[in-house]
Amino acid sequence: METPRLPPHDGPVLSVVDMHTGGEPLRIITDGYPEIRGDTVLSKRSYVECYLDCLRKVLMFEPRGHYDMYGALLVQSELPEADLGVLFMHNEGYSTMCGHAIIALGRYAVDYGLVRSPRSPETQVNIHCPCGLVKAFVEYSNGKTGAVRFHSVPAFAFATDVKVTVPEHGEVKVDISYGGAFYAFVSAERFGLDVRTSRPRDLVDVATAVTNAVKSQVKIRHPEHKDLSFLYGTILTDGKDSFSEEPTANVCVFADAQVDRSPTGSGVTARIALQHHKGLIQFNQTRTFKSGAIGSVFTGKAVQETRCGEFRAVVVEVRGHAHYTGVASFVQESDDDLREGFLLSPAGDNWTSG
Ligand SMILES: O=C(O)[C@H]1NCC[C@@H]1O
Repeated sequence: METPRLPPHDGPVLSVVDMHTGGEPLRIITDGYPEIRGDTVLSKRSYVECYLDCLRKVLMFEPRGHYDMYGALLVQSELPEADLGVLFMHNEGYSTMCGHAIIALGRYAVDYGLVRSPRSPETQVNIHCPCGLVKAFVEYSNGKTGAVRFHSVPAFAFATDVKVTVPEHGEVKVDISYGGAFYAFVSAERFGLDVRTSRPRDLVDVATAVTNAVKSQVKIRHPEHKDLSFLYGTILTDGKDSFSEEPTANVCVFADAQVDRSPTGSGVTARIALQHHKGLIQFNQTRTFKSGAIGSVFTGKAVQETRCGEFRAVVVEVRGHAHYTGVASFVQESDDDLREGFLLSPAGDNWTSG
């Protein structure tokens, strides 16, 4: 088959492979970025933030992306044991961990030959994220990749029952936990809402108000690096934290009021660390987590005890499925006033339509 002809354009062509994990998009950027400087994956994250942010907007924003688009930029890792390094991007900037992306990238790395000699029944792919090394285990048989499970960086409960004042809601108690990124957790019931049935706009507004309150009233600190020391978002839950065979639902609102369609891999990691800290789940008890937005599922379990600085931590395993949706080459024309991208806020009455 002939390679499709590129349309008229000026400047670089950005090539991507698009996937989704439990409905959450992942745009894997495979070509077109200039050299990304920095000795470490974390310093490369600062470099793209400072010097190449216009490319994030081109690929994440409309008309090539949308408000809730998510991207992964493959970079060189400084760790000899890493198969690849990655930077994550969204509607506001660059995150430090992304579980749904790891699930997609695990498949991508095997399918696109980033790991040599894949093995059945599982191939290990070491992915160096800004938060550290994450180990993905990709089901592989008869030349085909399948489900992916991953072991994340040490996850820990940072603070529980923290009181913050949320405008229009008064004093609210939240838990703050780390799963490669920090999240605030609170039951949607506290606001008279339900993560599965309430209007998305109401859930997003409440979660955003909680995020803003925590950001302004609580000092978040990661023991190992100041670049990891920030609140990424708020996860509203159905409050079902004690272990049960029944799935528990949550909705994650992160970055600039961006909504995760999936159950959130780093959120599941942080939530299990919190549940384990509270004695609500034991090692190797597998819990199912459901996205309140579209009902897609991940499973998760705490598999090992560890430490992160002064915190008692756990290694969490998360498992899910990713699928390919396409490949694309994006271009810009210099006379296009909208070439750099724009965003329209999508908050709506229903999660899905059509
Ligand atoms: O699965 C995750 O961890 C991510 N999904 C979007 C927000 C988080 O980075």
